[in-house]
Amino acid sequence: MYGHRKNISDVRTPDRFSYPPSPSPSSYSTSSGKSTSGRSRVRGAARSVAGVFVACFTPPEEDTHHHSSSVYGGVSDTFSSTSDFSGASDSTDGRKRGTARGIYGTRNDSTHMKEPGSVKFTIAEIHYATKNFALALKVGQGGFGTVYKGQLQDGTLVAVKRAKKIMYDNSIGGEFQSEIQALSKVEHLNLVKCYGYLQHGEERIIVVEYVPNGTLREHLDCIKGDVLSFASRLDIAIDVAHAITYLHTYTDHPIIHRDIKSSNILLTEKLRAKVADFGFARLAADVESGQTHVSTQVKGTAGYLDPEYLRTYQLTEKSDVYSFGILLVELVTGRRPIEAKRELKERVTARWAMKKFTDGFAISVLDPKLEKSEANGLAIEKILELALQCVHSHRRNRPIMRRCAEVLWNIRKDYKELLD
Ligand SMILES: Nc1ncnc2c1ncn2[C@@H]1O[C@H](COP(=O)(O)OP(=O)(O)OP(=O)(O)O)[C@@H](O)[C@H]1O
Repeated sequence: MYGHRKNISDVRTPDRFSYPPSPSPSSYSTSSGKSTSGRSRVRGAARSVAGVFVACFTPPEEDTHHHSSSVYGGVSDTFSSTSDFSGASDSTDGRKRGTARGIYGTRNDSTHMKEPGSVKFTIAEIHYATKNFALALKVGQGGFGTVYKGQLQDGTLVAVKRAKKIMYDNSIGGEFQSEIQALSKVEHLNLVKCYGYLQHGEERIIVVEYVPNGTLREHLDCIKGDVLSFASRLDIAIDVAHAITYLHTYTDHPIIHRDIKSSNILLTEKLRAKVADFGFARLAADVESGQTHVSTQVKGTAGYLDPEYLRTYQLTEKSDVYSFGILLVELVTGRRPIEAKRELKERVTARWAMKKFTDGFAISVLDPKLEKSEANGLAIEKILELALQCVHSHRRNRPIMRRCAEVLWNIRKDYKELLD
C-alpha cells in the first residue's frame, strides 16, 4: 500500500465516497419457481420489509460526504460456486489468463510481475496502442484517470486506463494494485477482462478488455443506442447477477466489488453486460483469517451504498446485493438512484418506487420509454419485489446473489412465456 486514499477520493466525482477513518468536518447524510403467484402475495411480502427499507433512507441533502472510523465485521453469506454461474470466458480471442504471457511475448523488464495472470506491458506497447495517448482515442474520464481506446500489435482492442497525474504520488498505489490484483485473477464472460498493466516511472496504467458499446447508464439515458427493451434490461440484470455471483463465490477468496452501479456496467454490441471497475474491489478473505473484514474507509457511490455498511463499517457480499437492488430499480425505472431535481418524495428513486409498489402501483414507475403492457407490468412487480429484498436495511434479510440470479431467471422465463 502506498498511503492515503483520501487523495483519490478528493478527485473523484462528488458522489463518490472514499474516506479515511480520521475525523473530518463534513458529515454524511444518506441521501441518501414460477412466480406469477399473485400480486397481493407479492405486495404482502413487500409490505413486511418496506417499512424497514423506507426507514433507512433520508432524502439527500447538499452534503453527501461520509466519514468512517475503523471497522470490524464478519464476512457472511458466502456460498459455494457452481457451474451455473461460472460463465467463465471461453476466451476465444486467445487472451485467456493462462495464455496471456505468451501473447505478449518475453520481456526483458526486470520488474516483470511473476504473479499468475498478470502481464506487464512496456511503455512502448502502450504508446503504440494509444498512438501516444492521442486525444482522438480518449473514450472516457473517471475517478482513476483517463481511458483510451487502443489496439495492440496483434490487433486486440483494449481500453487503456491511465491514472491521473494528480495521483502520480504514491497514494495511487493501493488503488492501482487493488484493481490489478482483483482484475487479473478473475475471468468471467460478464466481467471486464484485465490484460495487464504498466508501472513505468510515475505512470500507472491498466490495460483491460475494450467493451465497445458504452455504459448501461448511457443506454438508459439514450445517449447510446435505442431504448433498451424490457427484455434486454432483464438480460442485463441477469448478466450482472452472474458476474457478482461469480465474484462472491470466487475460489476461497470471495471478492466484494463495492461499487456496483450503472456506469460500471459496460455493454457489448449485443447488449451483453460486463461489470467493470474493480478499483474498489477487495478480496474479502484477505484479512484476518478469512473471517473478518476490517475496512478502514467507506467506499462506494451515493445512492448505491449499503446503509448497514455505513452504520457498522462491516463490509460483506451483502453490500453488493444492496447495490444490485438499487441497480434493479434503476433498470426498470430508467432513473438514477438519486434524482436531486425531483420533488422530495421522488428524489430517492428506490424509496419512491417501493412505495408505489407496496401501494399496488408498480407499473406507474416503469420507465416512460417502455410500454405499459401486461408482461411488463407483471415483470416489474416481481423485479421490484426482489429489489425490495435486496435493499433491506438488515443484510441478513437480503438474498445472496445466487438467489437473485435464480429469481431473475424465473422472471425472464415467465416474461418470455407471456410474450409467446
Ligand atoms: N473497458 C472499457 N471499454 C470501453 N470503454 C471503457 C472501458 N472502461 C471505461 N470505459 C469508458 O471510460 C469511462 C470512464 O471509465 P472509468 O472506469 O475510469 O470511470 P467511471 O467508472 O465512469 O467513473 P468512476 O471512476 O467514478 O467509477 C467509462 O464511463 C466508459 O465510457
